[in-house]
Amino acid sequence: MQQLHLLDRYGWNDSVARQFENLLAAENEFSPARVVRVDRGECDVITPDGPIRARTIEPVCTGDWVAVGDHGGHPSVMHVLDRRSAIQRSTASARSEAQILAANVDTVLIVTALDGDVDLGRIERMLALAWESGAQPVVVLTKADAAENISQSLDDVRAIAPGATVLAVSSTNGEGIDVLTAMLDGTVVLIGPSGAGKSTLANTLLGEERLATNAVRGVDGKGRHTTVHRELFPLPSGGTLIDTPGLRGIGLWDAAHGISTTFSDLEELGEDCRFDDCGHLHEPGCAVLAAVESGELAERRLDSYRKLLRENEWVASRTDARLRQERTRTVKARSRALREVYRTRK
Ligand SMILES: Nc1nc2c(ncn2[C@@H]2O[C@H](COP(=O)(O)OP(=O)(O)OP(=O)(O)O)[C@@H](O)[C@H]2O)c(=O)[nH]1
Ligand SMILES: [Zn+2]
Repeated sequence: MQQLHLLDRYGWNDSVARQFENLLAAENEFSPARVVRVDRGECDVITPDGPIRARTIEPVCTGDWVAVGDHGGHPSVMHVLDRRSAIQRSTASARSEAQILAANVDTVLIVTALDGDVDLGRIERMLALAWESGAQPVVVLTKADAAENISQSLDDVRAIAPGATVLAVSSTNGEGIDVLTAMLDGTVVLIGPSGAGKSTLANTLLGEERLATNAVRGVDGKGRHTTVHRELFPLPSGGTLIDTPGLRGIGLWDAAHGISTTFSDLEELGEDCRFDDCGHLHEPGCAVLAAVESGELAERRLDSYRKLLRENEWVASRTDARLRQERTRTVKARSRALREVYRTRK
C-alpha cells in the first residue's frame, strides 16, 4: 500500500481504509484520494503523493473519498465511495434538485453572530439540515465580545437545540475557542449566513495550517488570494475543516427526520395528544397546544415547526413529480428503442 501519511491529515482512518480495500485490490492503478475543492468538471484532490487536479466524470463534492486513475491520459476520478453523510439543501433553481454542500461530515458548526438579534428560526432550519445529514450539530454563537447578553442568548438557543451543544466564542478575544477546539473531531463543516464570522472562525481554528496549505498550493502556481469557497483543510488539532461560503438561503431537502430531531421536545409532547395523527392545529385534547397555552412551549417554536414541515412536504411533492416525469421519459425512450429493434428485425 502507498504511503498514506499525507492522507492521514485529510481524514484517512481505518473505516475509510476498509471502504477502499476491495476497490484498490481490484484496480491497482487506482489511488485513494480526498476531494478538497470542486470546480466545473474538475476537482482538487489530495493523494498519498500530494495534491493533484483531476477530471470528474460523475459529480463529486468537497469531502468525497474517491479513487483516481488515468482516463485518456488525464488523472480522473474513476470512482466515488458511498457517502457516510452529506449536507444537502435544495437549490433555488426552478428544477428541483438537491445540492450537496459537503460529504462525509462528522460535525456541523452552525454559526450565528451575537452582535445582533439571534434568529432562532434560522438556527432551527440549520439544525434540521444538520441532523438530516447524519452529522452532529454544534451551535456556535460568534462575536461574543460584541454581545449584549451572552447568557440570555445561550439560554434562548439551548432551549431550541435539544441534543446539540451550544457555545459562545469570539475570534477577536479568543473566548471559547479552546472549548470549541477540544470538541472538533473528524470532518467539520461551517454553515451560517454571510457575515456570521465563518471565515474568521475558520482562520482562528486553522491557525498556521491554512498558511501551510496555501504554501502547498503556491507550488502549482495558482493564486490563493480570493475568499475560500467550500474547501477542505487539515486542522492543527486533528480532523479537517470545510469552509462554506455564506448561504443566502438554506432550503430544506427531504429533511423529515432532521425536523423530527430538531423538534424532539415538541414531538414528545405530541405523544400525549388525544389523536395519534394530531396536527396540533385546533384538535381537542392536543398536548402541544396545551403546552403553548401554559407557556411551556413557545408559540414561535410551534409556528417554526409547522413552517419547516410545510416546506419539506412541498419539496417532497415537487421531487416526486419530477421523478415521475423522469420515469415516464425513460419508459418512453425504452419503448422507442424497442420499437426500433422490432422494426429493423422485420
Ligand atoms: N467583534 C467581532 N467581529 C468579528 C468576529 N469574527 C468575525 N468578525 C467580523 O465579522 C465580519 C464578518 O466576518 P466573516 O468571517 O467574513 O463572516 P463570514 O460568515 O465568513 O461571511 P461570508 O464570507 O460572507 O460567508 C468581519 O468584519 C469580521 O471582522 C468576532 O469574534 N468578533
Ligand atoms: Zn396535538
